[in-house]
Amino acid sequence: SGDFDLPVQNSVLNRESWKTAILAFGSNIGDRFQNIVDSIGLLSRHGDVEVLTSSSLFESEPMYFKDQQPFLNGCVKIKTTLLPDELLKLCKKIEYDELNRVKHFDNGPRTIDLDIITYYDSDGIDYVMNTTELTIPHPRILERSFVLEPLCELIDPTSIHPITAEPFHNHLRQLYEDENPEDILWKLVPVGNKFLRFKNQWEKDSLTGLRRPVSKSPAYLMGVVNVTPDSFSDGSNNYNDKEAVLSKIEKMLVPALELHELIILDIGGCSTRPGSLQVSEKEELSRVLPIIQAITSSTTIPLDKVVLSIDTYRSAVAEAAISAGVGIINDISGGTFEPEILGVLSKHPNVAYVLSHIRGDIESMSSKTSYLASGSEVVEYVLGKEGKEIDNNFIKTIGREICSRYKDVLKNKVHRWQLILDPGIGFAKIGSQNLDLIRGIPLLKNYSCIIDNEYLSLVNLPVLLGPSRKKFIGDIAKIPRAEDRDFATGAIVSTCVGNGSDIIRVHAVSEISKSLKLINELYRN
Ligand SMILES: Nc1nc2ncc(COP(=O)(O)O)nc2c(=O)[nH]1
Ligand SMILES: Nc1nc2ncc(COP(=O)(O)O)nc2c(=O)[nH]1
Repeated sequence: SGDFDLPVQNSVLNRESWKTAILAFGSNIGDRFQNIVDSIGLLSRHGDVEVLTSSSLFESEPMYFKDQQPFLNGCVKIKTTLLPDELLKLCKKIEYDELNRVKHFDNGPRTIDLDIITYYDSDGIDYVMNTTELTIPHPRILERSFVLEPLCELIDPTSIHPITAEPFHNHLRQLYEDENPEDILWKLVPVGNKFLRFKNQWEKDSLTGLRRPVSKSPAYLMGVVNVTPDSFSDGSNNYNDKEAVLSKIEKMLVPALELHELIILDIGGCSTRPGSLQVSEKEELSRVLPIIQAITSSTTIPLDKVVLSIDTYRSAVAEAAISAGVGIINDISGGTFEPEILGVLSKHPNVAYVLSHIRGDIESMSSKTSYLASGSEVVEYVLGKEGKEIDNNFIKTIGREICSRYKDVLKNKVHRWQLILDPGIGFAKIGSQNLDLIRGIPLLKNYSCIIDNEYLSLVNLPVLLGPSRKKFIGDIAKIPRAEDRDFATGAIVSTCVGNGSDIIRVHAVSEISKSLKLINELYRN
């Protein structure tokens, strides 16, 4: 049990009211991801529990007993009528009866571990207890980055530990100040039967000495495979000739895979450049499905090093693409053109979703580019501090608008661990606003806010940027033809990655794979 007595006066918990709790999960045996999905599923199917939101997934080396497999950890926030000891019983039932955990010794391997981290009464006040069976808050939170990091994705920076009276966000920062390599976490995003892996590390800024998390894992390349006659840059006329597209893909992949472990291919059957004609769903399906099937049945493409993405905002296309083996749904509409697409993602917790910022639709987005309103009614944070001091209204407005989409995504039971963030270069941004966007990535990556009493954090969400061959490049560098903008795109990619972008979407994959290799060496190790 913990090493503290009870300084706070608990309120009396009544059985009927809905309380809140945050549970930590961990698994390092078998299909760790599936064990976690199953345990959250069992919680959400229990009549006295409602799962509110889950955190990102973090992989880390075993902390106490070293000789075992790495763990996959995270946290989940629930509402429950259960009292603490009943909730503990439910966790044990899920661990031992449902998911066949066998405990050989303390800190040993387990299919699933569900710990109660914090518990709040129906007024949101901390409930504290310390008995031989149960200690709340969990006594070992403050030494565990694999608990504190996911926990701080779910609670706002003012939430304090009821015993230390210090904000959990400060405890996390202090833990990283020890610069203990054991505390380093890899963040995993499931993409079908694979995972993308991202690593942040808290670093001192060389000038200010201030510490902040920076992306330290190599950025991924996402190659554009536009199967459309009118895509503004590479609308090849034989777009629906499978053999031609496959050979183009192989030519694209071979040099890139000599430099990068894994390449994402983003298949698009309906161009989304400003003002483009939106083809019918039937036409879009007839373009993309044959290509996806040709790739997944190819014997020459190294499929173990390829992740397929579908560039669509249509739910039926997303569903069909997932069935055909796609691991990422790349929806430029942020789930606004066809909100049903979010339901498709909630049915497939192992498929990633690119949550993009846009305003209006393909026709109207270029006229919705005023970002002056200050969201004074929203409490905003940057790196755990009140965002008022940060005067970058443009990025904070984009952050707020993405967070309100994120709120909708959570309401549709999509997991946070599925999300990749894309602030939408060229979507409701014109001219130099796209430069402001690229400059503002460090701020966006550390942005969080409270909307309608819900804390929504963009921290730890990987950022995808799509600058390739876009109009702002052509206008500034006077390159009228899109297909002539690859060299200039390579330069912009460097700044994107330097500012924290984790995935870069480009057309000229084999050329830019070379510059990205250099850029990753420069910024990411
Ligand atoms: N990386 C990592 N290491 C670990 N070591 C021990 C325990 C044992 O935890 P317990 O005290 O809650 O049983 N859990 C983990 C874990 O979840 N992740
Ligand atoms: N996630 C994401 N997807 C995208 N899809 C298409 C385009 C338009 O470019 P294209 O017509 O050359 O593909 N840009 C993006 C983008 O910036 N981000």
